Amino acid sequence: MNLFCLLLLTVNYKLPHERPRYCTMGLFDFFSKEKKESLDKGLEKSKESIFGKISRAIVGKSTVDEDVLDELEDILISSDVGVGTTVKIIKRIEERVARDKYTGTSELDSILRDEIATLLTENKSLDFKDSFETENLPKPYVIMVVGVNGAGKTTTIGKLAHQFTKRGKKVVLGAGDTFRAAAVDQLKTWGTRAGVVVIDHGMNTDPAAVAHDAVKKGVEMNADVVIIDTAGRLHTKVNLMNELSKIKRVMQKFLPDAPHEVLLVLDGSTGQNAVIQAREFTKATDVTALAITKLDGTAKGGVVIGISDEFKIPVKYIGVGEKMDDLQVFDRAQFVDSLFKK
Ligand SMILES: Nc1nc2c(ncn2[C@@H]2O[C@H](COP(=O)(O)OP(=O)(O)OP(=O)(O)O)[C@@H](O)[C@H]2O)c(=O)[nH]1
Repeated sequence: MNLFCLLLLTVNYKLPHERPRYCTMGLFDFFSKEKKESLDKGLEKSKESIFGKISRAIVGKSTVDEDVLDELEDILISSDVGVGTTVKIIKRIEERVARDKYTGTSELDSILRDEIATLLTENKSLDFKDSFETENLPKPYVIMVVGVNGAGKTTTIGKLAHQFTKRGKKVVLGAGDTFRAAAVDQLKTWGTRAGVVVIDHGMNTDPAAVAHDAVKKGVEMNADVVIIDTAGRLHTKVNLMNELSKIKRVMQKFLPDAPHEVLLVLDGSTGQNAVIQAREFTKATDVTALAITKLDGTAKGGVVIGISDEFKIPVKYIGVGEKMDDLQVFDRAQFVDSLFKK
C-alpha cells in the first residue's frame, strides 16, 4: 500500500467501513493481505498434517508412481477430503502423470494444488458475489441460519452482524433458538457487541413468532439484513423439517419471498461428521449457502474441499477463529492456495 493510501486511511475514520473513492486498489490490497494472513494462520494445522504425511510418503521416491498415488489417496481421505472427491483428484493427477511418466515427487505439491483448484473453480454454480454487498439484494435480505447445537451458529450470526454493520448496513437479529438455555442471551451479547437490534421473546417461546417479529422489525426499520437464529435440534428429520417450515411459513406472511438465504453452519473440526450433517439438513430444508466454522485449531480443513465438491451449494463463509473479524468470505482459489502452498 502506498503512502498516500496510508495517509487517507489514517485521516478518514470512515474508511475501514466504506469503500473509499480513491486508491481503492491499495486499500483492498491491504485488507486482502490481512485476510490471506489470517487464512494461512487458521489453516496451519491442516496444512502441517497434509504436508507431513506427503513428505513421509515420498521419502526415497523420485518420481510419482502408482505407489505414491495410492499413498496420496490415503492421505487425502484421512485429511477429510472425502472419498468421492479424492477419487476425482487422484484421477486428474494420474492423467497428468501419464502424460509425463517422469513427473518428480518434488512437483507433487504443486500438481496437487493445481488440480484441486481447477476441480473447485470449474464448478461455476458455486460462484457468488461478495456476500457482504447488499446493493442488488431484496431489502431486507433475510437469512435463516440452521445447524446443530454447538456448530457455531450464534457466533457466526454475531460475526455476520459485525461484518455487515462494518460496511454501514442496518441489521436486525432474531433470537429464534428459544430451546437451548443461554442461546438467547448469547445472541443478545453478540448483538450488543455489533450494535444491532435483537428481537427476542425469551426461552421456550415459539421461534416462528420471533422470526415473524424480526422480519417485521426489519421492514419497519428499513434494515438491509435480518438474520434469524434457529434451534439446532436434529432429533428427527421430520420434526426438524416441520419446525423450519413453520418458521418459514410464518415469516412469509409478512414478507412473501423470505427467507432469501438458508445458511447451514457446519463445524469443520468434526470432519466427516460435518458432511453427514450437511446431507441431513439439505434433505430437511432448502439450504442455499454453507458456513464452515472452527477451521483454525483443526487438521480437518480438507473437509471444505469435499463439501465444496459434493454439495452444489456454495460455501459462502469460513470461520478461522473466535474473534469478530474471523469470519471470511470463502474464496476457493485462495483456500486451496493457503492449504497446499508450502
Ligand atoms: N476457534 C473457533 N471457535 C469457534 C468458531 N466459531 C465458533 N466457535 C466457538 O464454538 C463454540 C460454539 O459456538 P456457538 O456459536 O455457541 O454454537 P451454536 O451453534 O450457536 O450452538 P447452539 O447455540 O448450542 O446451537 C463457541 O465457543 C464459539 O466461540 C471458529 O471459527 N473458530
